[in-house]
Amino acid sequence: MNDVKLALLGSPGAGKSAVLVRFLTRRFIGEYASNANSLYHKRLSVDGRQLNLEVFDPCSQGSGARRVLEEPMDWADGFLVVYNISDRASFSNAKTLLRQIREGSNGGCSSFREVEVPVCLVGNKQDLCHARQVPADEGRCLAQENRCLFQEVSAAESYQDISILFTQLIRQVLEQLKQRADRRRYSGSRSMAKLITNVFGKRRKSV
Ligand SMILES: Nc1nc2c(ncn2[C@@H]2O[C@H](COP(=O)(O)OP(=O)(O)OP(=O)(O)O)[C@@H](O)[C@H]2O)c(=O)[nH]1
Repeated sequence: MNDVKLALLGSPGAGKSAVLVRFLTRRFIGEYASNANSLYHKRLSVDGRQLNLEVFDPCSQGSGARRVLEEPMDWADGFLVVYNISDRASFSNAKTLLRQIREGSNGGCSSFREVEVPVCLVGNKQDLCHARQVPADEGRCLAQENRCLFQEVSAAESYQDISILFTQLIRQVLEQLKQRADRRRYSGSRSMAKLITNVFGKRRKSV
């Protein structure tokens, strides 16, 4: 069974816990404790494959984003970066977080990744469109620039979009985990071939 580890990042109050709880329970609960890191577990099935999902919901990433990011960067297989469409500052913070994730993916952080980590940019509180400060196109553009998925959602009003975006992200993570395992198997068999050649010498073709 696959283990899939995701981390939620974003400004305080962007709705990270609301988005996650909506996905896990299909419910919207108005208020969430925000003074502690939380790790959620759920067993689920995606495309017929059983998996253990773990989601890390750290207790807010305002200005000290870099410090908060270091741990999840080493740990997570994928990220959801959440902003509030009615709060431009949360969008600016999402930009910074995406840049930091991409720098980390390219070896700028402590962990080196050969391929880019899957990321989804989430514009939450879509129900507050009367107070919108970030046009959907701007979110889409930012996602394209950072090669990530994008979805506007309302944790308060809808389960469907949130479920779709988690499923898409999990699919990308599963694909990457499979590629990583294939690469490990391939390099393992190459080292074995090398060892055999070293021990027994190369066979010469007879003429
Ligand atoms: N209108 C509206 N309010 C929302 C939505 N999602 C979350 N909220 C509200 O926004 C506030 C913050 O939500 P949280 O889920 O605690 O936000 P958070 O990003 O986890 O916040 P921290 O734990 O402080 O980092 C709460 O009052 C939620 O009820 C949404 O989709 N629409």
